[in-house]
Amino acid sequence: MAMLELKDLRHSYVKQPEAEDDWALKQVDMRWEDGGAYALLGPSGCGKTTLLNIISGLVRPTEGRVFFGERDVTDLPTDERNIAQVFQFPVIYDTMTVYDNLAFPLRNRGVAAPEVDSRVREIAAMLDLTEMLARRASGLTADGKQKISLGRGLVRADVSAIMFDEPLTVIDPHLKWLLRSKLKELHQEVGATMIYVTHDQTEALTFADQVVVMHEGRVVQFGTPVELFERPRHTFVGHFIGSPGMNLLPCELDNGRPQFFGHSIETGSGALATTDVAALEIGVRPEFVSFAEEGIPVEVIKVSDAGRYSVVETRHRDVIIKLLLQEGERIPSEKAAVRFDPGHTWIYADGWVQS
Ligand SMILES: Nc1ncnc2c1ncn2[C@@H]1O[C@H](COP(=O)(O)OP(=O)(O)OP(=O)(O)O)[C@@H](O)[C@H]1O
Repeated sequence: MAMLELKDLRHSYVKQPEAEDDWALKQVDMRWEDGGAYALLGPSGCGKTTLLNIISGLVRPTEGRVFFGERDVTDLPTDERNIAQVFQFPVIYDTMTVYDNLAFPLRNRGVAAPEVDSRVREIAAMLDLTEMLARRASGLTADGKQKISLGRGLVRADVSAIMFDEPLTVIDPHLKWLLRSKLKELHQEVGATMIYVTHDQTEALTFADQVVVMHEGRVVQFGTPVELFERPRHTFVGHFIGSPGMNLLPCELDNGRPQFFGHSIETGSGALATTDVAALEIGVRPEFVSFAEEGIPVEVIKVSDAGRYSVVETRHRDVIIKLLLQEGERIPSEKAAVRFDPGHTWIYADGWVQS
């Protein structure tokens, strides 16, 4: 059974939306399976929080329906949706002990004391909070408090989903990577459906099995981290995910074959269905560009050492083409030629990949 289904969702904060820009969410249709680890990824203002609030019931969508399994929950308030939420900033009771904070969501629902005790200890152990159970929450650092918030989100075994809204914002940078992998482990141990909202690609790609990439109120791709990397459906995904992002080069067609300044480019995209588009681009990630004996002539203009690999910036005419080379790979001193791996080179028409 599909755990969570969003059907024909649209949302506007404007009373009588008319223009496209009046819609904070333009069109969302999605099915999220029971027990999955999902991330909602996108820059500030793309509609992540709006979507999260529609799922949790804080916002009623202007159009469309929300289903939990077979049940239409669109008109149900938050407390009847059986969802746990962890917010950016800790939501805890300072005067209570760590133990009582973790126990609160269970006691509130009348769970028997022995079960409360075993569940609290189990979650505390997962989050390395066992030593602190008897301490008052007020004495803890911001990191410690946010761990309690995470624990409160995870403690109920009966929730339909746990939603995390940028939960690592207040966490110290050196602890962030620890908690990032911890959350992945927790998903495997707890087994609940988890939805993680973030603008940080590393957090999303570390945590999620499936990532929903949002851009200007739309879902531009819903896929595994590998799919987002290997075959971005939209130029936004290519550009936003990856470091550095995808090269996007101007493209023309000659008898249906893509050309870059007269150089014929082999791609994984099939024949173009239409040429009636405003912008035609070739997309290739820096990982799939290499120096070659023959290819597109370029000038090497910059090499940046990024640890185990180098980012090489080259130029053909006024277009920059970046390469990502492994340590030890030869970098020509000045004049060179590059080629693209055809299996990882795509054509984009008005932003969308051509299959
Ligand atoms: N309560 C509101 N009233 C009016 N407009 C809103 C409201 N909340 C969000 N918006 C607008 O809706 C759009 C989507 O915002 P939303 O907060 O969902 O995006 P986001 O991706 O979560 O961004 P952030 O990470 O900055 O919160 C933005 O243009 C925002 O200005």
